[in-house]
Amino acid sequence: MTSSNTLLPAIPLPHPQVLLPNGRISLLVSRNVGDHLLSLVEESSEPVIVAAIPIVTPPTGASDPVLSECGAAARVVRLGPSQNDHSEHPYHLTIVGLTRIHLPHGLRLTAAQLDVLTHCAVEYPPSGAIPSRTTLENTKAAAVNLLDKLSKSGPRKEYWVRMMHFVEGIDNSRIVWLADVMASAVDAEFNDRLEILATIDTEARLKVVTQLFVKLASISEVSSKIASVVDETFSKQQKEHFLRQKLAAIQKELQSLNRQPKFVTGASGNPPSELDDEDQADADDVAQLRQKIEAMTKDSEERKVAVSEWRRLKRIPSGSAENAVIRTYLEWLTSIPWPSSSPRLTALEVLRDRQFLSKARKQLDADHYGLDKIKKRLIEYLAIVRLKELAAYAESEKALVLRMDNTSSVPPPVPRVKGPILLFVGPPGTGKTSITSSLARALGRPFERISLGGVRDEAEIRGHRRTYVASCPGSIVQALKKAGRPDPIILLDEIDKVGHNNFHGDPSAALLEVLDPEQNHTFRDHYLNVPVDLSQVLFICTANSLESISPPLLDRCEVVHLSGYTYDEKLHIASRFLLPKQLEANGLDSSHIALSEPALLQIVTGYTREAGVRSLERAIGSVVRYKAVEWAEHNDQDGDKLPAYQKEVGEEDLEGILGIPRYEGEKDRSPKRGLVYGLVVSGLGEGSVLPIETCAMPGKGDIQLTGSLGDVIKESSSLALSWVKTHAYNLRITSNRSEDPLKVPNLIDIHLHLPAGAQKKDGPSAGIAMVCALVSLFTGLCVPIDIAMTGEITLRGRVEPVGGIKEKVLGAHRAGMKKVILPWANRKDVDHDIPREVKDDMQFFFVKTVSEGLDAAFGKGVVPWRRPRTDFMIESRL
Ligand SMILES: Nc1ncnc2c1ncn2[C@@H]1O[C@H](COP(=O)(O)OP(=O)(O)OP(=O)(O)O)[C@@H](O)[C@H]1O
Repeated sequence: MTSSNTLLPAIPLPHPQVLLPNGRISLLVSRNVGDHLLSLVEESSEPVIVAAIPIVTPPTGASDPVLSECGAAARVVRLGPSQNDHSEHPYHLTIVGLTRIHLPHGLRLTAAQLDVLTHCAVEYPPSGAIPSRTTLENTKAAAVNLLDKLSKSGPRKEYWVRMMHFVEGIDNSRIVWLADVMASAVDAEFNDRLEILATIDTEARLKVVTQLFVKLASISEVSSKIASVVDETFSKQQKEHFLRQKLAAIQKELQSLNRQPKFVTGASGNPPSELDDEDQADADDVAQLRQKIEAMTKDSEERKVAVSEWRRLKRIPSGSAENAVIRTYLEWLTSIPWPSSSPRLTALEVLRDRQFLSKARKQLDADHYGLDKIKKRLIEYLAIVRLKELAAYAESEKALVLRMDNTSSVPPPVPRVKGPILLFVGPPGTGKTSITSSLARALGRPFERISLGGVRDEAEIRGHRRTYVASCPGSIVQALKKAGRPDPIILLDEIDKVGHNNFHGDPSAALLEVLDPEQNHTFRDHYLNVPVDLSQVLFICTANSLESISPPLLDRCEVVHLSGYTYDEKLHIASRFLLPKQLEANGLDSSHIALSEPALLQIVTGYTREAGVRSLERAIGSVVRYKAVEWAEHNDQDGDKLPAYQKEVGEEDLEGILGIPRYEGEKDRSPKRGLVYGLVVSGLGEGSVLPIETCAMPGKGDIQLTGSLGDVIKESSSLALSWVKTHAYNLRITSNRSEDPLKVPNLIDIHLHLPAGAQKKDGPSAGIAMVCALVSLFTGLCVPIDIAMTGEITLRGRVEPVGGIKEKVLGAHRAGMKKVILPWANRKDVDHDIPREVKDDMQFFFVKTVSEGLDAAFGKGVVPWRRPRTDFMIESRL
């Protein structure tokens, strides 16, 4: 297929230039090349023919240039001095392409040889068969189409118009010629031109050219489309985006052209996937956004904002940072369940059910044991919510009928129910969170939990303003979005641990707005900046203690106390709820484990001592896991070697599974001089006993206090000491009224210590216990170890009421105390709050005065009073 073999002077064309037959190129050449060509021109009467060879890869520092194996024989039409004849390239050469050539041996040159005229052997390949008529016509049509597009946009419109008219009238026999001429004239890329140059077969070449024309036409179309939306007032940044978009369009076109029809692959070389189609995904998202905006209630504020943001979005080029910000905002705005646009039917159907309250009661009972007070309060709450919602809905339906008569398009107002905000307060693990989720189930509403523990920044609740990078709405709006309905139950967990006023704002003040039924129908999230109606949301808060909750916040809530469980309740909870839950979690069932009641009791008393049931659940979990391993090993053994699997877990097995009981040591405590058990409530709302230890040592008549004591408890200790000193003679501690028991008979110091020194302790309630401890120390009498006490004392010897009685009594019961000394005024707390089984299990002494307290602690008549006491009878009547 080759023809004659000739030697031609080689002219390497600077990258990315390609000379096609019938094309024209001007370039600067070196002195050596120019001089040689000049001598050839002078010597010959014929036109000088050269081989114009494209450089595929230009030379870099280390590598030589790579030249194409094909090129064009070209006629030198002009050779003259360049503008700057002192440069390295003093000649200006113009050549016109004649025909395709092929270099059978290739041409290898170093970078330096590019400036030296070398000769190369070339062949003139025959052009092959005449192209089919269809191909010719396709090429012509593509050319006309391209010229049409070019004539509508960009520079040189006139030129393209004239060319188009010329091409329209051209004969099929000249299409092959036209293909080369046009490929040279249009703005094609290097690779495209090289491919056209290298494709010898005319039919194939025309197809390549046609594809090129189609591609360029669509690029031109995309460009003109983009150009039409580009405002003349583009900022520099916008221009950059415009160019990027152009680039993206070009790349897309190139991708679609380069895609092999037979072996279509995805981005990763795998078969095509919808994940690769980014543009389609983008278009889908935008369409969805539009649909959601259209679905928003007409004339609502959120819709107005959404529409104006949508318009802004359309003006800003996609791919820009601003565009992404607006889209994220719109996605948030449209994904919130706006009360006006959300159907309330599901909630109403649940409420309309005549069995609603009894079903709710059943649900609460099925999920939780005990908690009667809370359940009662929740049922009251549900009854009120139901009454109000149904009444409000009937009103709104009436309004709707009226509006339909007036044919107004504005929807009726959404009924608003202002319910109380419940605040569950109690120690950890007492079921505050879980009972709220069962309330949500009873109401048939979504349940969302917002954990406020450690929230220091107001923005976490209210959101960041949109001006911040990566800003997003606050937790309230996020919960609303997750719930997908405007009337979820939102649990504000650990409200006592939310931060107070600091330089990030005041998160508890932000909660005020959320929880205030008067304000929360127009809650304004900083990010959304549109009023969000929270009036249908049922907020329930939980806290471990009330102390750290800000008073205004507390004022908005109705407090419901949970004070921890008795042993009996824990046993029920363990067997009915925790054990089945752990069995299910560990892939077993009741046929695999039987935990005997004594074993459960041992776990409850020996391994856990908490108000709630979390550690109990963990301990049961450990037992279940232990048995699960045993069961699995048993199953994996060979049939005959199978060791017997024991499904019963008895009290005696527990030590092997859970280790030595944590609280057993305390069972063998013995009474000691100067030691008395007081009662405390920890910061987590958990009651427990607290030993008060005293000892005497040689000294200077001082009292030393240790154990992280706060100011109030320190004052209590000096009060107790003063009382004991005042009554030392009557108590037969001293033999003379004027003697100080710290100085006579010996000069001593007293050390009063409250163990668990790392925990801060404060409050006045240890007064009575301190007096007993000091009396025990001075008299040598001991207080029995099963007595615990609490009560504030006054200088006159009165015992004043204290708080947290339920927690303290339950704590004492857990610690195995049998008698509790309490202030007289706290009788009602014991009557109301203490469960029957605890009351039956313990003895209560209610005392009005310190001396009554001493009798109760040491036993009647044990303390050796000198004469009848009159302290509680003398009352000032001033
Ligand atoms: N009365 C009960 N009946 C059945 N299960 C209970 C009961 N009380 C608590 N539980 C279980 O104890 C676990 C802990 O309860 P939950 O998480 O509600 O405690 P909480 O009071 O919210 O604690 P925290 O104050 O630490 O948040 C849950 O698995 C719950 O189901």
